[in-house]
Amino acid sequence: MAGPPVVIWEQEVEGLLHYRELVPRLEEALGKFSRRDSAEVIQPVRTTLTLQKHHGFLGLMPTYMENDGVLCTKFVCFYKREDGSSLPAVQATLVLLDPEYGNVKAVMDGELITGMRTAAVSAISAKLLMRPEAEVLAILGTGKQALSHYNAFTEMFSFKEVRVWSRTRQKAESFCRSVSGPVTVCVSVQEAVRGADAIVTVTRCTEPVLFGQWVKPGAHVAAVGACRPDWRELDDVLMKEAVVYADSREGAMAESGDVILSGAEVFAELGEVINGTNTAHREKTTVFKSLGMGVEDAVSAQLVFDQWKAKTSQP
Ligand SMILES: NC(=O)C1=CN([C@@H]2O[C@H](COP(=O)(O)OP(=O)(O)OC[C@H]3O[C@@H](n4cnc5c(N)ncnc54)[C@H](O)[C@@H]3O)[C@@H](O)[C@H]2O)C=CC1
Ligand SMILES: O=C([O-])C1=[NH+]CCC1
Repeated sequence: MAGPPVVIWEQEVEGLLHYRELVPRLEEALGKFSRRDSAEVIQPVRTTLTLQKHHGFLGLMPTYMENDGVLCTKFVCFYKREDGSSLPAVQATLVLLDPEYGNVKAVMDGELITGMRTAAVSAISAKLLMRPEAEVLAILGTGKQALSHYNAFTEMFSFKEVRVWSRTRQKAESFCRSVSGPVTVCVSVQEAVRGADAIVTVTRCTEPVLFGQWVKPGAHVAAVGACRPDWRELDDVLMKEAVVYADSREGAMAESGDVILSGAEVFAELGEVINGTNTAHREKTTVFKSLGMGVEDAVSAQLVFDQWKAKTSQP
């Protein structure tokens, strides 16, 4: 009989997960997902239960990668919490199983993994779609995803300026104190995105916060919030003028208010660009609509587990 699962919690995950190892694994996983070969990846669109009384949702995200021997599921609760709440907007747990026997090998805290894998995938979108001469990054929102996106983007690219906007100046200033590099606080979204080459939207808003008329032609937008069919972060003008990419077409058509309500077409998945089966339109304004996928969690959890095993087996 298999022994009990190992439990790997936030602080330990922090010491084991690094963007330099995570990014190549995610690029490979996105490519595999987009090949739609069920011998390689089985990952349905997230099943979501509504927690009406608590203004929240429980997402179930199972993934099986046969050739990699990876079986994983994530439980993620996400909330439309008002600003007064001190609880996180997203709470997640990952369960890694042995596909041969079905026993649970590891249970992991999913908050940091969700933060890092989401930011790493946005950074991959920028690597593929942002203009190489990009100088200015704007981040809208100052929560957990804002922090992981700041870390991933400043590690992977050399921006001359990083700007941040939040609804209150106090939050933006507290964000600046929490990061290890320079950031400019902006008092409006327009000020933050004016002339920006890359824009990351990581808010919990349900109505558009970023409008196409403010976005510099040729800019790249990584849109990470608004993960319900009736939630928006981007307006119709931006969605219709930009070339829209997604992590999963099916996910975007089922869950993205920005895609569904604007009627914009998803031009390609990131994995198709990675596989060379679709085009990266760097010269145009591009939007990467991120919903988050189980395959990203599965390879991240396997990486954490591999690193944990290597560390614990050292004499
Ligand atoms: N695409 C993906 O894979 C993932 C998406 N998410 C989504 O990303 C968003 C951010 O997540 P976290 O950073 O964990 O949340 P958080 O609660 O830590 O940060 C949310 C930020 O949005 C701001 N905000 C809230 N309501 C707003 C409004 N009406 N207008 C403008 N700003 C507003 C808050 O002040 C805060 O800065 C959420 O919508 C979450 O569901 C989270 C995880 C993965
Ligand atoms: O992929 C993910 O973990 C999530 N996407 C939206 C909220 C949480």
